[in-house]
Amino acid sequence: MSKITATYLVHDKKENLQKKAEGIALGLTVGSWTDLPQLEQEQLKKHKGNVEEVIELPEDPRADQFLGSHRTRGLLKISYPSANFSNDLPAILTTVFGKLSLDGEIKLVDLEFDRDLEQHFPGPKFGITGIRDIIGVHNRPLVMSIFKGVLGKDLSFFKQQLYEQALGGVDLVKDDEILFENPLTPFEERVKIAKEVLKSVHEQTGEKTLYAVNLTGRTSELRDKARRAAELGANALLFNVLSYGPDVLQELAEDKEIPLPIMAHPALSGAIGSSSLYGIGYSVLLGKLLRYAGADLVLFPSPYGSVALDRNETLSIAESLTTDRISLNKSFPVPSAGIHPGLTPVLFNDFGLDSVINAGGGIHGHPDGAAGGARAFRQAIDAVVKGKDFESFAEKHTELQKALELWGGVPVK
Ligand SMILES: CCCC(=O)/C(O)=C/OP(=O)(O)O
Ligand SMILES: [Mg+2]
Repeated sequence: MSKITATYLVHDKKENLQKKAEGIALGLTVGSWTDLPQLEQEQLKKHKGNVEEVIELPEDPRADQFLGSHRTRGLLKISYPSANFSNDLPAILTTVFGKLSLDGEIKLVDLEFDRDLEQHFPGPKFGITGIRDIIGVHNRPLVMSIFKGVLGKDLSFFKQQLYEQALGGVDLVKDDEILFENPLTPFEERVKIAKEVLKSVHEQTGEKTLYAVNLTGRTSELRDKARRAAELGANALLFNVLSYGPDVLQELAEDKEIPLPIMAHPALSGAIGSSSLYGIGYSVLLGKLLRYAGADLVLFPSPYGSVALDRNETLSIAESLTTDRISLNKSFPVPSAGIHPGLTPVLFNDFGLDSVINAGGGIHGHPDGAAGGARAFRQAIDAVVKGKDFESFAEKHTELQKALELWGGVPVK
């Protein structure tokens, strides 16, 4: 029988863990069980939630201090029959963590779809392989840059900044997530200019660049706007998925008239995933949910930047995006926020070849401008992929050397 299995992290009294798990399994499904007549039990068996496992974890003194009493930490693994919900993410999330999310210290830290359920989700249309095929780069991490300072500026500023980023050799350029429809740089105009600029750069450098235009506006407008962007020659979309919801992402990813890679931005995720006691774990929120919904690339704060996440959390996000245990295309992990070329060795060490190194300030803040910043990242990636000594390599590569002089380097421990 098809099912979904949720894992919850709870902080409760030791003697309550098993009882809590049974209360959830019944409370979120058939309500009560042992006092039901035999016939009714038979009828309801296919709807009953099951406690799969209860694991006691080492204590967390910080949680005890915060909660003002000693609590036992535990993982409760509970499965829910697919007969209880329709095969869509809103139904699944409401089933496994709807009312329960309001019930005290409980955090949803994993979701396991079985194969039957998994087939109802598109997953990434392109994924890592498809994006590499589009760009024509297969043997190194990709580099992405981010427009900065576009708000209040016109299309000539946009055009020049795009040209410099692409000319320097980034593989992708994304809008900043805070750039919405506006009279100075309208969505359709950005798409049209980008097509022209990136064609010109390709003619000069032979390299292909994707530009992820920010798909914004009311939910009811998104589908037509994305289709229009594709008609105008867009080659990627940026999407603030958590401001809309994963099901909206899935609608876009499944749409045959939107043949574009979709890049999911983590805006708003901190409001849902940052507590160790409540909410949804990042490996679900920025990992499995977005992969199932069809994100081709997923941005998340790296462990080293300006809004850093715990390193293990970021590794669990990347694992959810790329694990073979999920039979869908893999989503590109995109560690981000406060990234500069000197972080390339640790990012490569953490996230490997199939990752996208993403920077805004770390590109535009380079002494030689955006093109210099892009070149510095390409040189940094060249060094780590070839296993060269990073500092010595930089001595022979001007743009990387200047980046290290400005921002320093972070050695792999
Ligand atoms: C985690 C998302 C990163 C992002 O949106 C952004 O704009 C980063 O900019 P920088 O920190 O690289 O300047
Ligand atoms: Mg941003």
